[in-house]
Amino acid sequence: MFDSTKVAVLGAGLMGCGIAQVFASHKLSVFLFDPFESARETALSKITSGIKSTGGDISATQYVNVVSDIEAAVANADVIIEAVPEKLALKQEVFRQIQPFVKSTAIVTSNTSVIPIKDIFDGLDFQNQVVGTHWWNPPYLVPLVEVVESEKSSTNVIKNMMALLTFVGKKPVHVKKDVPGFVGNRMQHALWREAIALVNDGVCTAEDVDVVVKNSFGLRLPQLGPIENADLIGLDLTLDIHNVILQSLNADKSPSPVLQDQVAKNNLGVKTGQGFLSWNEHRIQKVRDDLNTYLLNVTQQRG
Ligand SMILES: NC(=O)c1ccc[n+]([C@@H]2O[C@H](COP(=O)([O-])OP(=O)(O)OC[C@H]3O[C@@H](n4cnc5c(N)ncnc54)[C@H](O)[C@@H]3O)[C@@H](O)[C@H]2O)c1
Repeated sequence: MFDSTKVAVLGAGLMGCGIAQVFASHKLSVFLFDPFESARETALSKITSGIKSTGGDISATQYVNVVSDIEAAVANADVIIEAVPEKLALKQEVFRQIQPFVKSTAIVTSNTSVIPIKDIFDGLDFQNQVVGTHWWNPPYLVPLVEVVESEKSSTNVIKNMMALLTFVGKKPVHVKKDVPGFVGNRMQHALWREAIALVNDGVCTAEDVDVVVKNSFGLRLPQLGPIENADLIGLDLTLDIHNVILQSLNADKSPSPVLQDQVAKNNLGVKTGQGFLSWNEHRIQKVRDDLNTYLLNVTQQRG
């Protein structure tokens, strides 16, 4: 059904290359656009090493055409996936630029992490053709893609995008309201807000926040979601717990002082060698390698 689907990916960075890899690995033709030569030059080698890391067939790169002409990328595309930097004005500009070339049957998507989809497509002609598709990094290992319905998204566009993502081996979830952060990032950042608040308030060290997560509920999460877990312990107990704890959980509407302070000191984490934790090359590489190995094992076990 999708064998002849042509996909355009706009932005050949971390996510764009990974997303292109997923479609190419299922033998779908991909046009990968980036305005920067440096990004275009490295795109195929990034995709090749992504494929190698999963033990896949690198001949899939034959399905990827890296292009410098945005019209050539989108004019025949059945699906257009934007993966440019997370800046609203830039995303709006890219969609204004392609508007004259988008087929009336094409599905048009943004891979924004948190920006509401309606803000990105505001004022454009093809609003019934748009959905958010929030992929997770690395796109070729993490199964979930959140398919975000915007106010004007047509039912068919949602249905067809979900079907295409299933065809290429992804686990799509229909997000029915266009809320910032969708489902996954809302939950993730609720946890990060509390984690950083615990450090800010001196309840435990930054190191110990991660020790607690990795040695307790974090172990269960891949197997037992929070809703299943609430049902399992009983909703009466969940209610009793919430009656006590919710009033003391952090509910700040702005970033924690300790986070703002670290950024003001240029303690940005691995980028500068110091964040909440101290980083050297060996530690950075080990964390990345261990994570990729873990994700590969988990996804291969699930099949
Ligand atoms: N990095 C992640 O973990 C992650 C996860 C999920 C979603 N996202 C989202 O995906 C999007 C891309 O993130 P990324 O991490 O791949 O960024 P990135 O910086 O690695 O890549 C962005 C690419 O876009 C290109 N670009 C810049 N201007 C462009 C333009 N006008 N037209 C086309 N391409 C242009 C850049 O040259 C670069 O290659 C962002 O919206 C981000 O929030 C990122």
